[in-house]
Amino acid sequence: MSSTHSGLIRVVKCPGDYMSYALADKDFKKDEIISYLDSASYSERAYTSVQVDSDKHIELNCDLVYINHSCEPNVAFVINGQDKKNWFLKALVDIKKDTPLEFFYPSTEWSMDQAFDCHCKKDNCLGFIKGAAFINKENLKNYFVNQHILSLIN
Ligand SMILES: C[S@@+](CC[C@H](N)C(=O)[O-])C[C@H]1O[C@@H](n2cnc3c(N)ncnc32)[C@H](O)[C@@H]1O
Repeated sequence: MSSTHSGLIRVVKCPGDYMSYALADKDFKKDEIISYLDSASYSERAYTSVQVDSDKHIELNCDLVYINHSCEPNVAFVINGQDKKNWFLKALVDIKKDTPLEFFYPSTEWSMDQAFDCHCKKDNCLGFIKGAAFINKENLKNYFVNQHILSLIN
């Protein structure tokens, strides 16, 4: 597949299962919208999908799918309601070109299709990542989390 976000995001393809990742292809400022999720389409839950409501999932159908999880994320998928015009990826901090882009998967995912042992190596790494349903509520308070996940918690 040719690049879908040229000048914004670059994908680094690596050998081995699930080892590829996405980098910033330019500097981004905190709170900057990096991309709207224009190419998204509703789908089944999968390791590639993003949850947009208590029981709805989308495929991104673009290079944004290569954004890995981190327990100290620098970007977030923001899902405001069910109109995809209000779905976007934004920078949570200032990001320098060539920095890996990483979001906190439980910020969109309640119970993931494919859990994994996190390799983010951050001091606050939560270890096994399976979705927000499996994280202590107190831990979740430290993160940006979308409304559909907050509703499922309460
Ligand atoms: C949507 S894919 C992200 C792109 C993926 N790295 C690839 O090469 O296709 C999600 C999968 O990537 C892997 N992954 C993402 N973030 C990870 C992390 N912090 N630690 C370990 N594996 C991770 C997991 O296998 C996860 O199910």
